[in-house]
Amino acid sequence: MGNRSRSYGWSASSSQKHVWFCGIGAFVPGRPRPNLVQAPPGSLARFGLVGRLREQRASAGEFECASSAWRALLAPKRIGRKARGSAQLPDLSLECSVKRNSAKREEARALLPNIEISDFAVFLDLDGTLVEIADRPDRVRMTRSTVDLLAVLRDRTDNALAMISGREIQCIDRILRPLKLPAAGVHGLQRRDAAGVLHARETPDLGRIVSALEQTIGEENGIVVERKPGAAAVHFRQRPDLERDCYRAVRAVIGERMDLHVMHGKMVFEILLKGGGKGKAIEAFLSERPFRGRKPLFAGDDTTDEAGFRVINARGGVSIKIGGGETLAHHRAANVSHFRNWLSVQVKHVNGMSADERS
Ligand SMILES: O=P(O)(O)OC[C@H]1O[C@H](O[C@H]2O[C@H](CO)[C@@H](O)[C@H](O)[C@H]2O)[C@H](O)[C@@H](O)[C@@H]1O
Repeated sequence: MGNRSRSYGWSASSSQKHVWFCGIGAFVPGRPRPNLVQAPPGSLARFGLVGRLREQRASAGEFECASSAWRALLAPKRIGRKARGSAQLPDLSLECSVKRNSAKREEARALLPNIEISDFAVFLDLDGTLVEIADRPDRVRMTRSTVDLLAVLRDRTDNALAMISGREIQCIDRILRPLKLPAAGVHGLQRRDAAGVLHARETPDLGRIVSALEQTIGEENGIVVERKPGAAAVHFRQRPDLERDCYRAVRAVIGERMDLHVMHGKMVFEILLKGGGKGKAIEAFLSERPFRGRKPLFAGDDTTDEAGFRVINARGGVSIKIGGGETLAHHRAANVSHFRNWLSVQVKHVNGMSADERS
């Protein structure tokens, strides 16, 4: 699981703008599952890029699309029998994953490896990996048991544990309190090493960009604009219908700025200073103690984690994708709790024995 041939779903890169869909099913609008497409079990859905059609039989009867750009495709057509639609998509990447039935989930669960975690340098993403996704960034809470688990993991790995997140480091610390771990923040634009030294590029003030965004697509629309050093994130989770408007606003405020780029994460467009990336941050940690010389492991859930998986795979490490969607990762956890359970089992296993067996 986890390699391209076995993952369900597809993604389109920014250069592949024409996407078409044809299928059987009914679109279910509204929250909390705005991107859910239901189809009778056994019915056939086809979706893919022109010339690269993929077919999926709906065994569980549900298709879940990670991007609401799909919704824009589906909604106007009110999908009925053999409905067909086509559209010009904005310049962004899409992911569509199929909700699999429980038998398939069991298969994915079996595919997480048992490892000697004490030999590893462990890198973990935060949102969607250690904590469940919330409707707003400020509503995320880490459970006490997860904080405790991370503390034990840090001890087991002799401090070779780092957070690799899109959030700024201050915010990571707040969520993990009282733990303070080595961390890469804002998708690698900031990094705090194991000695507590902060490595951060000088970042231009994006205040004007943030203000312009707040004015055009402000909070009153249910859009959350998050201000980070060297970055600004436009969250449309509460208003997926405004995805295109958000994208247009983001493009407009960037204008001709060559030092910035846009990343499409989970229900968010992030404007970022170029030059970061989770892969680079992991590389930097791996060149330093206590990470150096250890086998690396990285777990993440989002498209922005793929750069990290690439680095981990190149070094023969363990890469784990949380949830659906195409990925470079070699292993997959079905969801946050599946991953946390697996991690706590690994943490208790030292030298092939569980903590219970040793006592
Ligand atoms: O790299 P990560 O640690 O996974 O951080 C990625 C982004 O996470 C946050 O946004 C996401 O989580 C929110 C809370 O669950 C959710 O409301 C939002 O839709 C997600 O995109 C965070 O706010 C961003 O700054 C991070 O880049």
